Amino acid sequence: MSLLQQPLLPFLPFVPFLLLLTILCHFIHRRRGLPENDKRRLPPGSMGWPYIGETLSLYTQNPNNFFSKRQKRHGKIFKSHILGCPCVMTSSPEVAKTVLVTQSHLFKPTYPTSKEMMIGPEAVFFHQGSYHSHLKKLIRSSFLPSAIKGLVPKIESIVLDFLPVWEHSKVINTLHEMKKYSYQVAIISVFGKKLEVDEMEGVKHLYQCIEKGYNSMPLDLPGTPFHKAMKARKLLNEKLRKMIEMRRENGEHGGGLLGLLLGLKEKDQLSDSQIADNIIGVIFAAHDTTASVLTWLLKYLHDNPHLLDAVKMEQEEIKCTRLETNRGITWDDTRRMPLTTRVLQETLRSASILSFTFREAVEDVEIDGYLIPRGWKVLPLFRAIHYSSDFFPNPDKFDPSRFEVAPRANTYMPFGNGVHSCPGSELAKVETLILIHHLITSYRWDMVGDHDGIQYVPFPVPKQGLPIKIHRISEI
Ligand code: HEM
Repeated sequence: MSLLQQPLLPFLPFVPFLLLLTILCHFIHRRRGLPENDKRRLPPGSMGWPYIGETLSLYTQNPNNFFSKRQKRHGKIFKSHILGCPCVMTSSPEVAKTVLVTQSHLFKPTYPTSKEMMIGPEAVFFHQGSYHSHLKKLIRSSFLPSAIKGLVPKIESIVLDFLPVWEHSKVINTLHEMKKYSYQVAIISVFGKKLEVDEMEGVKHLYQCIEKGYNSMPLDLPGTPFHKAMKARKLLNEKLRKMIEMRRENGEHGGGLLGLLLGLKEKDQLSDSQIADNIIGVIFAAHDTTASVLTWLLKYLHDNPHLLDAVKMEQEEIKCTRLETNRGITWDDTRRMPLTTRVLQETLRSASILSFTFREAVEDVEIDGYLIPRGWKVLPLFRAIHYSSDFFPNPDKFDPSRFEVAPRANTYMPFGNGVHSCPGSELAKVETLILIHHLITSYRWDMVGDHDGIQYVPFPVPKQGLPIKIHRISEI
């Protein structure tokens, strides 16, 4: 889930605003710096320009270049100054593990208040301690393989509805279409069923408004994307409250995550606002991430025809068995796709759609002989670790065979690590495999226009959302 990502070029028009923001943040956070007479050792690195730090440098170039330059100069742990906050970045798997897993109680998740307001302050992402672990247990249990197995036929039927629409469109924007797909899957996993068409469209529209505002400047003035997003958030909250009320009145908790949260025993119960914030948050976390990964997957398969052929062969075997027994795809089928699964693993590494995450030291912490002062941000750099040739030889090559052997512990973190790691990883995998099964066995796709280049929206995705044309191929 990305609540804080790094859009690059789209930031340029906002540079003056960014400067103002960093100056403001500087004053807010000034108290949190290291006192001048404190001689403990901070990690090496540059704090950049006064006030601005290295913000512009990070936000106006490929993050890989920013990280690798500093890693070469300073090693795997270095300090910097981003968006008005002093921070420590690390591409060391061991340090990342300390921050995210073994000493996670010393590093709290940290997000701008505007983003918390938009998702809902009581959502799981923003908390730690007992409230977080209670919620996380519930969300996790709703997305365990045993809970999502039953969703397979519903996910398949969503795929089978989309494919003919794509086939009959002149060109599709892959990212947009994958967002529609992953949104529908998120809805059924959260509500246990499809919503009525009107409701589905209404909720989708509100999400689109939130999404636009989420990555815009937090200017709450009439007409700004941020203002519209906050309005949409309010409406979405009202809609959800009504759904909760109806389910309670009917005495039926219903299925999905919502059903689970409504059916809790008294001692575990959550308030309606806690439920609403978490339902909104999970749908938000579930769909953009998965859609970006699916978009990359289609691109990587297209760019590597030998892999496309091999994956197709694997999937055709499963299709033959399905047709012989006249059935749809099953959970067990998705467990019999070793090559497709490795292609997905490599896609998650290569795309590294969450380049890093943010934590904040709740007290002075010493790691690897360096001091991380209280209030400083700490950024485990997932992307830099995924692109380290120490752990992934020839990292720029798309090579699924590297996953024939399990990666070294704590070096592969597309779904994060530790207490805040992603509870939706199995759902994301299964919805990807089901879509690929039907797409690759019945269709082929061609790129339309220039498809090289990366855009940050805010996740890295192929330029212009990867426009493609889909054609049906003859049945096997
Ligand atoms: C390929 C798709 C996905 C990717 C790459 C992804 C990645 C991540 C990552 C890296 C984190 C950890 C963030 C951090 O440590 O700060 C995370 C957290 C989270 N993800 Fe996902 N995610 C994906 C799909 C999903 C789906 C389908 C769901 C739906 C259940 C979901 C729900 C969440 C939630 C609720 C959290 C917050 C957990 C917490 O704070 O304890 N994600 N995700």
